[in-house]
Amino acid sequence: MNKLLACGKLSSRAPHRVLSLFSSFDMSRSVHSIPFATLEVEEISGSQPAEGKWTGSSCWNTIVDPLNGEPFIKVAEIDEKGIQPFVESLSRCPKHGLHNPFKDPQRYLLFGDISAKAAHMLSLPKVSDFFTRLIQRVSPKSYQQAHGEVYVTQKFLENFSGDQVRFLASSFGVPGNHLGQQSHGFRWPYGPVALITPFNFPLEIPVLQLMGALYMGNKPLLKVDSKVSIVMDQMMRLLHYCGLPVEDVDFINSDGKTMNKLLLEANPRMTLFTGSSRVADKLAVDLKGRIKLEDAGFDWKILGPDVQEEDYVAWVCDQDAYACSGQKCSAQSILFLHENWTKTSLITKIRALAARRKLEDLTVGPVLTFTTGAILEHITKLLLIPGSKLLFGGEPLENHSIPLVYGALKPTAVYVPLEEIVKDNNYELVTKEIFGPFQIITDYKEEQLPLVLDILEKMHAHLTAAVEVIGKSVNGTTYAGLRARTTGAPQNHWFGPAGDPRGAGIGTPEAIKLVWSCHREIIYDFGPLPKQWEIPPST
Ligand SMILES: NC(=O)c1ccc[n+]([C@@H]2O[C@H](COP(=O)([O-])OP(=O)(O)OC[C@H]3O[C@@H](n4cnc5c(N)ncnc54)[C@H](O)[C@@H]3O)[C@@H](O)[C@H]2O)c1
Repeated sequence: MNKLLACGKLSSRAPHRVLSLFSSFDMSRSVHSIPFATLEVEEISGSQPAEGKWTGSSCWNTIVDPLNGEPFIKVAEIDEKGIQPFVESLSRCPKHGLHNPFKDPQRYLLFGDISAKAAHMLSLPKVSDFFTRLIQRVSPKSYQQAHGEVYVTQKFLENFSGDQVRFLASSFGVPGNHLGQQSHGFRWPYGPVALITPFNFPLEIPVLQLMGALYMGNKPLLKVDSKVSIVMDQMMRLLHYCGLPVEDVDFINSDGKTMNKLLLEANPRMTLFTGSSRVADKLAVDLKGRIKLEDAGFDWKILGPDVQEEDYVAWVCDQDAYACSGQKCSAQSILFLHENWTKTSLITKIRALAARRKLEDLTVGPVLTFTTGAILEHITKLLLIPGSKLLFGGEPLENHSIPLVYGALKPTAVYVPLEEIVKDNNYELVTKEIFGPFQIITDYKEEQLPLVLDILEKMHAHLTAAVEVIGKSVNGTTYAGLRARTTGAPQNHWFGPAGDPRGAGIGTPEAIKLVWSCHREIIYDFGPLPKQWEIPPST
């Protein structure tokens, strides 16, 4: 039987490492032939809970198995009384960061090496399988979807191997006004930074943002949703195994309120928040704007007049709306069908594809932020709108043991007429993000396209979209064309909202530079002075 660690422990003997929760990294705890792992994915259960050790915290958060309600992970959480060491650790990092183009530039190469090694580890089938199954335990999704997360993370790390990290810090120079003068633009770290991530991508979001923060020379404090933080626990061990200095990252498990307090006291120079718009807006005020956001998405797809490849389009709609039980921030929340599509059997096809989804292979599964009751109540309200109707779903999943604190809903689509969506008293209800296997479907006539655009214009979250009307919309990640989709945030293109100066991005060199570094201009002005220079009249 394994005694499992959900978190490393704080060591009181090594103050400079106190806050690196994995400083107790202990190879003897390794299981299998995976050198860094400290747990067996399938053995975490009610009778053998994974246990976190967190010296200095007596506060335990028991996480229940989303599939059967058994308490299966005990996470040691820091409460408000325990935040001081984290505040002090962040304050030890200078504003100019752990490295920058003028300080310890060899660290750019170090992170290129760490990335190469970590990518290699994730490419090993047993390691990739380990993380895939671990993700499935805490954020249930199909094997393929969970594996997608591991694969994207591996590819991202490959992208930033070798010299690619130092290329992120490339500078440029512009000739000056006279001999000896030149201005240079540099990418500069913020120094102490914070990173907060949600439950739905337990590996991909934290790793991509964490590494971006580190690449640019920051010292990040990382907080992942406790429901899923066991995945990053194991990933931190992998990163340490691949050479990440333990003191470079502080990793904390806490509730949102404690983290909020910690942010106010530690005053990080920059915080990247990924999660709901409600928390994002609160933090933007609390942190006086020193924040970048990847918040909620009410993501839409417009099918234009050209009807073609019906089966393919139906399949993409099903994937976009219901894969990961609709718990991707990019999940399709509303589908606008041109009248030409309403004459086809598209909806029948989407219904049939949605009906294939089953709990056994997690192609549909628990909803972690809405209860079944709350979603059904939402559906009931929508059905009170004149002309609206249930297209399919709208019922709880059957024969399951998903605990009541979570949701269990069959993939659902509700039709709401376009003219009703635009009405002020309906708009907010219809465009509320339901983070689950749920979408609105509506249709429009050719001449109603401006109405569709009005609806898009009024939305507050502009994350992803699949669209043919690019010129009149602002979504950050927009897919256009026959094979367009709303979901699928790989490592090879920008993913993030647009139209908001606080908007962050993830994955690409541009995203990393934008989020995790600022511009610094250094103007070299060495002279020489012009011959026979004299003090001029005052100006
Ligand atoms: N834009 C993106 O890239 C993206 C990606 C994934 C999820 N999301 C969004 O995230 C939401 C789902 O996640 P959720 O419901 O878990 O979000 P959430 O906002 O409730 O929680 C996100 C994280 O913030 C923490 N938190 C909560 N309150 C806090 C506070 N006051 N101060 C500091 N931290 C706090 C939570 O513990 C968690 O770690 C959806 O709205 C989804 O669209 C967006």
